[in-house]
Amino acid sequence: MGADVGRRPLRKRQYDEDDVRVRPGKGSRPRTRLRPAHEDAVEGFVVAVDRGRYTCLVTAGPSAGEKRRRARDRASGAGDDGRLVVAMKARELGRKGIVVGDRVSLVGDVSGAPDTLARVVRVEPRASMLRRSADDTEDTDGIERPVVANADQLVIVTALADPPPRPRMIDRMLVAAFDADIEPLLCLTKSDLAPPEELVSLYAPLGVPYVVVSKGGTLDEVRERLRDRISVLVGHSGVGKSTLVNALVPGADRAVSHVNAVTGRGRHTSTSAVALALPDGGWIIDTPGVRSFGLAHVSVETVLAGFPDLVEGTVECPKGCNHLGEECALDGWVAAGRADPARLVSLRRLLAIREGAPDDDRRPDAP
Ligand SMILES: Nc1nc2c(ncn2[C@@H]2O[C@H](COP(=O)(O)OP(=O)(O)OP(=O)(O)O)[C@@H](O)[C@H]2O)c(=O)[nH]1
Ligand SMILES: [Zn+2]
Repeated sequence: MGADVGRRPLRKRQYDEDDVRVRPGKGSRPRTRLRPAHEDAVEGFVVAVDRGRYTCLVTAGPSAGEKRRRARDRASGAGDDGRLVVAMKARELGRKGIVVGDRVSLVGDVSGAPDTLARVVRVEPRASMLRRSADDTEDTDGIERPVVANADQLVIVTALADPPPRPRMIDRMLVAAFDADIEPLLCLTKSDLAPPEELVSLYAPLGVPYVVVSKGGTLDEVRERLRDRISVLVGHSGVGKSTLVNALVPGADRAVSHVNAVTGRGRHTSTSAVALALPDGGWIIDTPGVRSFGLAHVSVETVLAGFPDLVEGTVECPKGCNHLGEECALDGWVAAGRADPARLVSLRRLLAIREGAPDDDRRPDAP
């Protein structure tokens, strides 16, 4: 199951190398390769971020330089992978943000012992950056907030019932995936309560892959799709995200409260993303604080890029066409049989979402 046709349906054709998109007007700082020092750094993967403290899993043992130093110091550097280290950002990183999913280099006290603090001296170039505008929160300042780095899959978790699916919310998430150049996966939960067909048919024209799960049911297919990838889970409250994460990652609750304890957070106050290692390899990143994505920063072109079958048809559009109005040439393009009308309906749905159509409409707004 899951549409395998066009497995990367919502990918931009070319990935633009702008993972450090700087707010316009603030002056952009060229990306500099950091000083070559720190040969004793160890590699880490950022699993949680809280108020300037970065919890990192040490993913690779010490570098050659560190090993030499340790050999000299007769300190054992072996077997210490997999420890959590709390770090702060080294001053040399300036204002560069560090988010969950980042791969970093750590120096200083990387023992992970209680009350120690290492320093992040380098952030590796990112393969992707999931971001949202802040316009879905209280302030409408239009600032983009990075959420997760290096994710390669956005798992949009939606219950088939209780709570009912919110297609516009799904559409928003799809556009966010799109913008971040991350593959979407629809994860339809609670299939014991309602059948998936109606919702699946809504997304069929987009070729979005999907999996159907229910509590206590098999997770083989989900596991298969998550294996060795960095997957971000999004979905609104009550859709069964925690149930799913707990089933996929034995001890997930413990892991999260451990991270919270390490960062000094309360046990149940986790509002930022936390990365959990999957037993079969890969990472699952739960985003409790992210219920939706502001999309003010996403351009028409970004959305359109996911519809190569329609792009050519826009050549005849008036300048600045938002492809939603009567003057849009795409209607003619589709009428002439150049593309599937269902694709145009899908494109317009996503474009309308971008323009701020409310996403809390609970009617399945099938075309
Ligand atoms: N019938 C049914 N109920 C489910 C299923 N999965 C989860 N639930 C129930 O749905 C409710 C919400 O599940 P959670 O896993 O807590 O949902 P969540 O998305 O983590 O919600 P938040 O914690 O609010 O973010 C719980 O009462 C679960 O027992 C399922 O497959 N079928
Ligand atoms: Zn148009």
